[in-house]
Amino acid sequence: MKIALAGNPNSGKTTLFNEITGKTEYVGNWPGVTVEKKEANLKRKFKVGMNLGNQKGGQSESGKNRVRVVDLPGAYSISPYTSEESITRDFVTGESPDVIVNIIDATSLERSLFFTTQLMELGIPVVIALNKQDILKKSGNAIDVKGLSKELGCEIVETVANDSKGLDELMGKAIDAASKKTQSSLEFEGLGSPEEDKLRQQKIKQITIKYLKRAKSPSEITTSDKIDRVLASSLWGLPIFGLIMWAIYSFSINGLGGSLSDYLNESLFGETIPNAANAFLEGLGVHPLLQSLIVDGAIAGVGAVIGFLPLIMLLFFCLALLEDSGYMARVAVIMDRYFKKIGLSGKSIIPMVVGSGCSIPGVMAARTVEDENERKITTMLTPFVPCGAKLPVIALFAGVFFPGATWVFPAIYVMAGVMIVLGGLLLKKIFKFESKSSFIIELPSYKAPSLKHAVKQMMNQAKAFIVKASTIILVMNTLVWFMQTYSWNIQVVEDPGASILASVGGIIAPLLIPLGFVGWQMAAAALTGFIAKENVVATLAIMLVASEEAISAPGGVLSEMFTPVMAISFLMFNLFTPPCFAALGAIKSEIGSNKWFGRAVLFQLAVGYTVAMVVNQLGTIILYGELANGFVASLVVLVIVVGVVTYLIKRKDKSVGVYAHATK
Ligand SMILES: Nc1nc2c(ncn2[C@@H]2O[C@H](COP(=O)(O)OP(=O)(O)OP(=O)(O)O)[C@@H](O)[C@H]2O)c(=O)[nH]1
Ligand SMILES: [Mg+2]
Repeated sequence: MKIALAGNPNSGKTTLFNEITGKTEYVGNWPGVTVEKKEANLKRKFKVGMNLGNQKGGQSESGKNRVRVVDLPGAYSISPYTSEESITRDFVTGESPDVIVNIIDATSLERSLFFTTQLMELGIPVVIALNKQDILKKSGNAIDVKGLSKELGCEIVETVANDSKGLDELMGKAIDAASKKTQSSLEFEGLGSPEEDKLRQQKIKQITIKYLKRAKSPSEITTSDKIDRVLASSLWGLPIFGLIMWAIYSFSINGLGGSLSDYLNESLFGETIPNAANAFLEGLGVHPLLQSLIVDGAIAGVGAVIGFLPLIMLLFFCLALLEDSGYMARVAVIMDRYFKKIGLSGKSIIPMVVGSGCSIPGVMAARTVEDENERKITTMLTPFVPCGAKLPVIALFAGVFFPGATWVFPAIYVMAGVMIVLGGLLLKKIFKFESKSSFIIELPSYKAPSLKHAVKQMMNQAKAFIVKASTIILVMNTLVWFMQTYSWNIQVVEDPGASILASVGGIIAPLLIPLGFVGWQMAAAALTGFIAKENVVATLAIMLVASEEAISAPGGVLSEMFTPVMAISFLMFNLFTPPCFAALGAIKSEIGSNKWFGRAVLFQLAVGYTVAMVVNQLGTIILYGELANGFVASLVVLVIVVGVVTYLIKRKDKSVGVYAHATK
């Protein structure tokens, strides 16, 4: 049996889905969180209403008794407007679920019923979950559930999804309804006519007036509105957003999170664990090479990454609180005025904030941007936001070169913001995109953020981080250690310069000369970063581990390799060149065509490379009064870049635009 969860965005579908299946899919307090359908089995305890037949003990999860629940992206109407809405339409019309559970936000009944009445016309049994009862009660409004249920001709259950209230009854009724196989629908004149939507709205309005008892008139100003007059105002909106982000980052990165990470990096992973492991392995009498693999490869590499876990956990805890309060949707409104100018939509800020966790969901969240051009630009620019995996890289360099400085992280985010603005303008000019009108986003009312929710999100992130560190990063570390320890004819090398790693790094090293990076080490670190950004830290740690000192120590070994200006330039390179392979995969599947994927990668490569180059060359001249390595080469590259960009902007041919592409 298949149960589909459908309803307007932000009505609580995923919250309900998680409660009834035990999954931990992403929930957020803004419309458009879920952009793909998700499937899972219904928990056993909700199947009491089911005829379990002669099944003994009910162990079998297969066949007739298996109940699959499908969580769908939110939709306002059966005629899709955005790509994730069409996923919902295609599923309910094409894959004929046995029953549709329509989740309605009880505080916006009238708007929700539009989609409800359309769902009922599909002929598939519909059961309504009248969700967010807690908020409805607080508002003093009330809905006559019995009357409404009779009028619509389907069962309605009152629920509070995040408290698991009403869900037993809901699932019981849904399973019952599934066996009926039919659904009556609302009769009104003009169905199928061009006037249909308007007539449907009128009919729904009448129904709402009849069954919704309002405590106060709808025109009254709510507390949320009052708060928005300040938080979402054109004057205060942006500075307040900046202040909030600054507070979150300084608490989680420079404050508590930073101190915990410092402790882990310097004491635990820098001394205690490697020393203990060395003593232990020596005691066992293992081969020194194996000992080196474990201590200098696995522990040094993974430890260097895991050390940043507290910082990342605290950051996600704070961001989850902020999101849950309902503020995110406001940020979209605030940013719209500015983003429109650079070819983006206000909604583009959501992919970017999601992208501060990981670029993959960030890039996927770009689906909610309606306009195709704005969506493409959003997809290309979202990876400029430093993701969780880039944080260890930033934190490492900040700690070594600017110990105690609190400006590094804010500066990096400001820089990312500048890159997004300039990048947007450039893309708009190159592809001759035109500005679009403002967008519409629904603002959920503010609420006190839930600690339970934030802890859950934080633990999910922590789990993902640890899993990544102990799988892909561990494998890469072993590989890097191996490549640095051995030469091509599998001989242990004394001098790392003769290793496999050195010769592989040496192949790309010339490409980095204009940037002023000399030597194979930096090339090797940057290269492993394309697999996963944490690898940059891990690879540096492995390469420099011989020096008996924690890599993250201020003024430590890293400062023999980099000047502070070079360090910033190297950071820029890692932040703004294409993200890791997994994120590139997401961009490829979201951006629509190979041609656009190629453009995205080229664009990011060119941006990251040029910025890193300019920062190092110019910075070295200004701050140290001397020329950096590769100065002449950098001038040549700069001339080429400027030439190509000027050509692309000046060129008359408009056929590269998406419109030509879309009209095929
Ligand atoms: N107060 C209250 N909040 C709820 C309830 N159900 C869900 N929420 C909150 O509503 C917000 C949206 O929840 P989601 O489950 O992400 O909504 P969704 O319908 O999946 O949204 P989209 O994926 O964007 O379509 C979250 O902040 C939830 O915590 C409820 O019954 N009461
Ligand atoms: Mg959802």
